Amino acid sequence: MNQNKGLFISVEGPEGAGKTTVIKELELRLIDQGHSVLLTREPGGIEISEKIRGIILDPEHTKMDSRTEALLYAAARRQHLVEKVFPALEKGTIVLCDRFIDSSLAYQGHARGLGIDEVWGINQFAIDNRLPDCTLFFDIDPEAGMERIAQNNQREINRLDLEALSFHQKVYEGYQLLIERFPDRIQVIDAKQPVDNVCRDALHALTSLLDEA
Ligand SMILES: Nc1ncnc2c1ncn2[C@@H]1O[C@H](COP(=O)(O)OP(=O)(O)OP(=O)(O)O)[C@@H](O)[C@H]1O
Ligand SMILES: Cc1cn([C@H]2C[C@H](O)[C@@H](COP(=O)(O)O)O2)c(=O)[nH]c1=O
Repeated sequence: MNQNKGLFISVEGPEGAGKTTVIKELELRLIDQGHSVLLTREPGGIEISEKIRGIILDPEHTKMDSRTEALLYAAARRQHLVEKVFPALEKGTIVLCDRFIDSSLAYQGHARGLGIDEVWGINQFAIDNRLPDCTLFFDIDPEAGMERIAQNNQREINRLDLEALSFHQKVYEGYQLLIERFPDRIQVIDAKQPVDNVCRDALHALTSLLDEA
């Protein structure tokens, strides 16, 4: 367990892995079990960070430099942590966060080619060493994830969705490097299963941490 009182859980994975769908279900199930839960997302979760999200993901911002992109994600992260995540953890809440630092390491560090260590460096300034207690990686091949998104006509297409499949394959490769690097923190969940099974496996992966909480 980390320095704060609550439990900090991030959910990661390629586009269309089912993170947003499953994390909402996880929230309900944890509340049913009597836990106090905060569901939030990155980039976003609070006003300032949602505004930064709008800038980063605007499909018209095609000129955005990769380092600018990495810094904007880190800035949104910092504000979100300070305003929302840290206070909730201090109260003993379970924080479920849809994406966190591993997205920056996989997308900007590996797929954009900035370097995982370089992106880790700028994020250390943002997170003050506060990594999640557990990260669930929703494992799906990028082709299948992008296919799910293509089938979902309610989803707004953002600037990163418009990247070539080769970019999303690099993102997936980046996540594999992170799984090797952080084996104690990152747990892999088979995200190709039906939603109920993904939820079951996600809850199972959190059992020992929840027992401690
Ligand atoms: N286990 C599943 N099986 C089949 N379809 C799924 C499953 N989970 C989610 N979906 C569908 O796939 C689409 C993408 O799901 P969702 O938005 O939850 O993914 P995501 O990981 O949050 O994506 P992104 O990071 O790109 O926003 C949605 O249409 C959703 O209904
Ligand atoms: C936190 C974070 C996110 N991204 C990317 C990943 C997705 O393409 C978008 C967020 O959209 P979603 O529908 O909420 O998944 O942003 C990134 O590249 N780097 C990050 O740090």
